[in-house]
Amino acid sequence: MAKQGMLIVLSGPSGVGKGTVRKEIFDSDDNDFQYSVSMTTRHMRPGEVDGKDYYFVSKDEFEDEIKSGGMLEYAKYVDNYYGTPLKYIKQSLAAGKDVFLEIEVNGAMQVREKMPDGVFIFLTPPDLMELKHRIIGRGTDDMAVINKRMAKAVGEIKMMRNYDYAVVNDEVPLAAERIKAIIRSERFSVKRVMPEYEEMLGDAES
Ligand SMILES: Nc1ncnc2c1ncn2[C@@H]1O[C@H](COP(=O)(O)OP(=O)(O)OP(=O)(O)O)[C@@H](O)[C@H]1O
Ligand SMILES: Nc1nc2c(ncn2[C@@H]2O[C@H](COP(=O)(O)O)[C@@H](O)[C@H]2O)c(=O)[nH]1
Repeated sequence: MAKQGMLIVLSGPSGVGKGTVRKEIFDSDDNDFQYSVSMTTRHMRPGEVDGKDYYFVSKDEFEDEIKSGGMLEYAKYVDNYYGTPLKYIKQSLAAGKDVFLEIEVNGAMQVREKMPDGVFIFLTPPDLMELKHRIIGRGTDDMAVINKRMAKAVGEIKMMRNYDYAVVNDEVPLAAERIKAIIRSERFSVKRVMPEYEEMLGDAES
């Protein structure tokens, strides 16, 4: 039986730098993860590409996917749906590939219920002022949306306790290295290595 891939879930409040740190990880030479492209009903931002940054769909299309059981998880976040298509995850893990999800906290907790063997990493800002500076500095959202995102941030950061690891995104290269170190060590955790040995030793038991 092929070895299952590992599911890596990165969460954190909006604007903390998940996308930036993920890009740093994926741009590095030793990257061998598959990125799970999410589906969303939010409008496309300048520079975003359909099928690369997100699958941009209508509300009806998203709700049809939910009804047909096509989503691993989904959440409503600041007036829009966001979710992880299940098919790609299943195929990649079954092929032994490690899959990287970048999602908000409610969706991450749904994944944790369904796939407890995943690695759950929470990216934190150095402080709340810095978080606000980053969302404003990104220049993608108007003040009303920024305020809604900031209002959710405190509750989201409290959810950190439900994760396996917390990584501070003070500097992008450092945060990326910390996450890569976590993933490297997770590959050697007994709970991942043991099943191979159980399979191998199963027949040899006397
Ligand atoms: N360590 C850092 N120091 C300073 N600025 C940063 C850092 N990490 C990211 N940023 C900046 O913060 C802004 C938000 O980053 P990014 O879009 O990656 O956040 P995000 O967590 O993916 O947000 P969202 O969840 O809303 O998609 C960007 O302008 C990015 O360049
Ligand atoms: N539960 C899910 N959350 C997701 C998914 N894809 C992205 N997100 C999160 O939504 C917010 C807002 O994203 P933005 O692109 O509009 O800034 C952010 O926290 C993302 O991480 C998903 O598939 N499921």
